[in-house]
Amino acid sequence: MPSSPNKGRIGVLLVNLGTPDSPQTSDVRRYLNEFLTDARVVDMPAAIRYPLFRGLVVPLRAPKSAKIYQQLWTDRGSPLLFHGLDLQKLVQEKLGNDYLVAFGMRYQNPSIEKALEELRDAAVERIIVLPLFPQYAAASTGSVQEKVMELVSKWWVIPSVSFISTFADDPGFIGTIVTLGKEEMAKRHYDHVVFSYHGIPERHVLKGSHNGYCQLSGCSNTYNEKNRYCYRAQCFETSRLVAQGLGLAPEQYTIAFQSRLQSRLRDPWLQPYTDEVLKPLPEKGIKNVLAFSPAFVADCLETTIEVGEEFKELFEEAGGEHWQLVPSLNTHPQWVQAVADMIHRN
Ligand SMILES: C=CC1=C(C)c2cc3[nH]c(cc4nc(cc5[nH]c(cc1n2)c(C)c5CCC(=O)O)C(CCC(=O)O)=C4C)c(C)c3C=C
Ligand SMILES: [Fe+2]
Ligand SMILES: [Fe+2]
Repeated sequence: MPSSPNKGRIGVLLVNLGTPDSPQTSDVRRYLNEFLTDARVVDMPAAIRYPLFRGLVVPLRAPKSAKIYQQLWTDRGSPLLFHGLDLQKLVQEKLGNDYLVAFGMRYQNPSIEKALEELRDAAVERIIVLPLFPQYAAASTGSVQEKVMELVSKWWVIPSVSFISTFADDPGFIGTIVTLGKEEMAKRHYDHVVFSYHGIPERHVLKGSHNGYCQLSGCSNTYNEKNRYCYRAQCFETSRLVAQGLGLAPEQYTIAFQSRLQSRLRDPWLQPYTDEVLKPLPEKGIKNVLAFSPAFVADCLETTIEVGEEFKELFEEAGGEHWQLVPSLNTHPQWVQAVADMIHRN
């Protein structure tokens, strides 16, 4: 029960992207079918999106992705899931009994629907939704917001619902990345730092641009009310703040984008691409690189495998000596505190 009998508990809904139920091809196929037919992820007309992705892209991709998920899988399952559940528990402990913290995934399980039902059953007074994506993107945060609104709009009694839509420059979020970075930098010398963010199609940035403010260059120089929700500008802002915390000069770090979905349409994604950035580094004398993945708050396929293993291999093939991924925030106590602080401020 809440401390005051007149006050209801506040519901908190933490949401991450989602992961397959198992690394079996059938489960990966089901996950990709749900993910890649979301109109906010693949913004094509439904008449093209469904047959193209269900009929062609997903059947071809699922077996390859399943092999990578098998590499990622642990005794506790998918890292994105177990770190999310651990975070839920720790944030609940930190916030205490005036709050009820639920956890859901945008795709697959545990579903947002189930998590919202838990909050409704507990008769929470209002709901604060925190999509666990530091930088707002219509394909990630926007999709979570749309799903929550769709589900809650069907309830007879709709409580107050608020969203924490971006925390790209949140001091607790930035501070935890700086702490983790400093720990790695204390172990050895690094010649350069790479910030690698999940990419999105350039088109998505331009569609979200405020009165044409975002033109894929310039807009990242300052972070202001016009580009507050521009994914690219937020990635630059996060990097700038982390670099400041680590005492890095601008020439000591590079910002790049990974994980582009190769498509026959060859639509450009945000650039530069990380795999293309890291290859020429050894030739320039940069042999030791520290890599950050600040678009993710938990270890997942895109961090552990893509940055931690695939990019490491590419870098070493190009003559690099040491490529080190800084681990994600996961359940670091400073991050748990940062999440609780964001909720309190809301
Ligand atoms: C950081 C937020 C994310 C954004 C923005 C995002 C956009 C986006 N992603 C794809 C396609 C894929 N992403 C995949 C995995 C994946 N993506 C995110 C986060 C964002 N995606 C996470 C946390 C993960 C990892 C999940 C895990 O289980 O560990 C995948 C699946 C893996 C694969 O087959 O490669 C795809 C596909 C698009 C098209 C897109 C924006 C348009
Ligand atoms: Fe993704
Ligand atoms: Fe922008």
